[in-house]
Amino acid sequence: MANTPLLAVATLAIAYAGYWIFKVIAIRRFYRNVPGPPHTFLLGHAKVLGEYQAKFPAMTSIQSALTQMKHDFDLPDIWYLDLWPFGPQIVICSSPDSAAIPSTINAMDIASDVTAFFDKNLGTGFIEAQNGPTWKELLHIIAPPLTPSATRAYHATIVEEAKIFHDRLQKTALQDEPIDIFHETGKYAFDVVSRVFFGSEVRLRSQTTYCLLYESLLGLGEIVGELVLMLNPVAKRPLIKERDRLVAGMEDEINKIIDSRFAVLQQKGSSLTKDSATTILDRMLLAKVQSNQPVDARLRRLILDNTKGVLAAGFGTTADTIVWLLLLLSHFPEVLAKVREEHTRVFSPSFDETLSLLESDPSRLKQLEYTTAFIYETLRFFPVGPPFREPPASMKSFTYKNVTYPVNGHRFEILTHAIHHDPAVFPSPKEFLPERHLPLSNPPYSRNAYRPFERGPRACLGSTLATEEMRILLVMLARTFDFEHLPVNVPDKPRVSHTDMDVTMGDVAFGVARFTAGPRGPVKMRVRRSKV
Ligand code: HEM
Repeated sequence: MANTPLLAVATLAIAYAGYWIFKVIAIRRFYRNVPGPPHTFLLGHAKVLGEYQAKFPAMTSIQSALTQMKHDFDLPDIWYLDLWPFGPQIVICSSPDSAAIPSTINAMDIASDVTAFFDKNLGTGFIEAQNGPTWKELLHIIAPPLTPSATRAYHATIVEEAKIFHDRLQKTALQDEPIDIFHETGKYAFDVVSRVFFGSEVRLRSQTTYCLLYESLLGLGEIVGELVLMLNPVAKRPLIKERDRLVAGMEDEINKIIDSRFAVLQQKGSSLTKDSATTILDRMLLAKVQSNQPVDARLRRLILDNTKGVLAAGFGTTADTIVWLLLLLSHFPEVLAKVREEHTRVFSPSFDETLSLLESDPSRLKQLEYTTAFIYETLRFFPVGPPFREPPASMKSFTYKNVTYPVNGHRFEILTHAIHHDPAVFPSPKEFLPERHLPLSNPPYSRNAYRPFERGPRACLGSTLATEEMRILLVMLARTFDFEHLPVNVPDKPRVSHTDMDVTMGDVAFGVARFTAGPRGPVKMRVRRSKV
């Protein structure tokens, strides 16, 4: 009798161990019959992924390693990645046709891992973390101010901010000292998206808030990237503390903005309508203003999370892409010459005249075929990261090109980076060739091939705004300045076979993990006044 508790504990322990042994065997056996890179019983694909991550500079986003694995192991359109128990089990779609399965053919939900990723930083109320009715509710509020026609109304704002950026660079050019260009592009992209979100009135009255939000989002992006790649829970602790401090500071400031804006809107009362509420913040507050009710806890949480989320989504990705654009202008003089020629032809040789034409006739931006192709090619090389999708619980398998693939609790990942670097999709993918996107109205690749803003119902809401920001900025900067990148760690030969961009621009060629894959900072550049 004295041994009964001991026996019960031992039986439980054996049953528990048996359960785990059975689970490990079942999980690992699954990968015997599906395509994928080399797999081990103990570590699944974590071993090969670790080996591939080691080929790149520290903190490189996982998408580069996965693309290289696809090249080296000649992996097919659809393959599997077993990161259990360290991470999710994934079906990887690495061709244009297979990428359509989770995005446009099935329009799958955002994966729960993505929602979990946003927890405690941007917040799970952020539209990109949501599915179902809350996503739809947010879509109806956030999408209208970002449609192509609504974006036209921001032209003057964007030109104004681009001029401020231009004038800041003028001062830098006089000093001839290298600068961290990311900080400059970051301010521009943040200024634009914060005006779209809050409206110009709020931003102009809250310089301190704006700086705090900007600096906090920058810090948060770095911390989030480190946390994703870090396994040691003890080493994570100080980072988590700093993350929580940054988030609390941001939320305090956003709460102040919500309260003061709500008070202003309440004074307008019933005169505030769907048409007059043009900013995202005003649209989020509209129903409460109209019904004369206070901002309740649920709405406040949604506003907090979507303020952090839209500002981060809107400024980080755009600022990163502008950095890549300037890096490429610095390293590819023949591209720079064509961009400049087009700006002179479509606008004017004179900067002042160009500026006034941008203000009076922004429709000329549509004629910038080569400049737009240059932006597209930059986004082909440097996509922001792989979208994750969750199959519906009812989906047990799917068929692709007459082969049936089991789903078995896996997520879907669209490996945009591999598609964009696939020679079967984009011939000579290592070459930086804006011309490959021409004519823009009918480019020579399938519509599922090029997906920097993703496709389907969960595609980027800010793609038009971002493209306009980049086009306008290029018109304002490309002829005034010469950008000289000062690269770090330039190897003699390429580190990997899918790209040789590192031989040109050094370590920065491999995007680092933050909220999205961006250029490795600091990106040192010397900015001089151009002699053209
Ligand atoms: C070059 C700039 C940009 C790039 C490359 C980019 C790329 C993307 C991609 C690939 C997604 C899909 C993510 C996924 O499915 O997991 C996305 C979603 C999103 N983007 Fe962008 N984006 C850019 C700029 C912007 C801007 C300027 C804004 C807002 C002002 C914005 C707002 C959003 C939002 C709200 C979503 C979530 C949509 C949803 O879940 O329904 N983005 N973006």
